[in-house]
Amino acid sequence: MTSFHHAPQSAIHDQAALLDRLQTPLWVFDIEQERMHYANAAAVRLWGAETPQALYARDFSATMSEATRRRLADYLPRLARGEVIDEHWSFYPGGQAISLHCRCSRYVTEEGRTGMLVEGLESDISLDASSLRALEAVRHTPMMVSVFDGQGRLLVRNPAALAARQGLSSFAACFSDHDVAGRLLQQLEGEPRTSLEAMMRVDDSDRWHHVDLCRATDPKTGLPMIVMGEFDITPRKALETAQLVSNRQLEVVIEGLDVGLLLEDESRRVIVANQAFCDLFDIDAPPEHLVGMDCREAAESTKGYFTEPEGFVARIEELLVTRRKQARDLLAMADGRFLERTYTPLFVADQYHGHLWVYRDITRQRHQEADWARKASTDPLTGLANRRSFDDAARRVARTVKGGEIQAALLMIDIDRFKAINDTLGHAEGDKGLRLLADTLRHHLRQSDLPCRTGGEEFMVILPGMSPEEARAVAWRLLRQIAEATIEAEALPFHFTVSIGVTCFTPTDASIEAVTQRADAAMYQAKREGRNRVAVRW
Ligand SMILES: Nc1nc2c(ncn2[C@@H]2O[C@H](COP(=O)(O)OP(=O)(O)OP(=O)(O)O)[C@@H](O)[C@H]2O)c(=O)[nH]1
Repeated sequence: MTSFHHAPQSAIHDQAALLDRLQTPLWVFDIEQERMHYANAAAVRLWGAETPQALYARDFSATMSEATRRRLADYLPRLARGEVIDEHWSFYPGGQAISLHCRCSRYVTEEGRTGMLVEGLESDISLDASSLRALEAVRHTPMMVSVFDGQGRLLVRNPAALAARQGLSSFAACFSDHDVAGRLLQQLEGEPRTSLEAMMRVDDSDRWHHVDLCRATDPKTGLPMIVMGEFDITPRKALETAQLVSNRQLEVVIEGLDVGLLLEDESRRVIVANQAFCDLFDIDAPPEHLVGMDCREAAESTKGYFTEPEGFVARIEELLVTRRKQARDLLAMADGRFLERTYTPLFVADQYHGHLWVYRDITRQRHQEADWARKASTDPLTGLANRRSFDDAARRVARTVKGGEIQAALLMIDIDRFKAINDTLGHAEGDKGLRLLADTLRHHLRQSDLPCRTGGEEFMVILPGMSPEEARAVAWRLLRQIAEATIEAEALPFHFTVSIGVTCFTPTDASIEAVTQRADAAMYQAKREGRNRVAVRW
């Protein structure tokens, strides 16, 4: 909707007839209202209006660019100080380009608002239309454009440069580091142009700018001048710095890890390796020397480190073909170490970008686990298998006997009157007896037999592949060896005897309890029959 506007009335309008006779365009622009306050006939023609009233009614605020608005806002305080501002403005009345040297001075309207009285003087530089447009473009571009003479003194700058550098008028003053400016001035004596990224002074602060500099010739004086174009790259620089920081943080993390890392790209070239990786594979070079290396060749040359070299290479190929989410493998090394290797493919926006190998030396962990497993299945006093191992082994043997594959026998051994030994010689001497019995079993049985300490002074022996008759003979032999052994006690050496129950696993046994109960019954029979003897049940 067009707003109704009254044609302004003031003293200057009283002189209209006289002012209309001037060939020089003259107008008053109300900066605060963004309205034309007065225009003589020459100015009305210049502004391309039919009548003064049409010009006064024109809504300048709708068409005014932000750059012009900023420029006018900058004029206000200067005009208020009484400054006379000389500027070149371009006009296009009837499509014809005209450049005018505009002399602007303060004019206070009857309403008390600050306006500017503009006298449009004939420009001493005659420019063609394209030069005028170039000037306009330079005026409106957000890029900061400044022109200096050969000594670095400011000749002219566009509004963007003007807005950013009030008061700073030399080439050196534009740079945060004046030495840089000095070097550039020298450089431009030998080179016609140069570009750089530099810290520049803007609005009393430092900003990163991309700066293009070129040497030119002043068309007025013929002397050398320097044209400088700048634009702000501070946000990009901040991003680059953040990127550098996060890269460094990542490097610190990678180096600090005690697991070996190897990052490969999709063509199997090393992108990143760390010191821990080099240490694991005795690589006598810093990890950065590995970058760019072909991992296919490296795998071939290091496969000898593993107990299954071909399996090592084949597994890598398999993982790289399937590119599964993540895969973990245990690698046995020829030198006895165990490595856990984790493979992680790297996908970004569904695109495969290589993969990461993480190698962890788990040798100590494996030995510890093996130690715990051994302790969990061993009797600490005698070192023989304990009840738990006996149960597992007995179940295995019972299954094979049930399947008709083998026969197997079982001995239950119990020390005779052990309570009396403990009571008279002490518990520690009793322990010696238990250990002696264990040693006797260990040394006089076959490798395939399993002697176990299943209770206080109760022992079991599983004899795989043995018939009841053979087992009875073994039992008598053991019984005699135990009876003949002497225990070196502190007070005086002593002997003890055992009672042994013999039975065999049968395919009809419902459980291992059935066979152990038979052995138990046989052993009690031996006790009842006078101890120090063997009894058989099946
Ligand atoms: N020194 C020692 N004694 C143990 C251990 N475990 C069990 N005993 C003892 O073994 C003895 C078993 O005694 P009993 O079950 O009465 O039988 P025994 O005296 O051997 O008599 P018979 O079996 O009838 O010949 C008890 O005195 C227990 O304290 C052990 O680890 N060390």
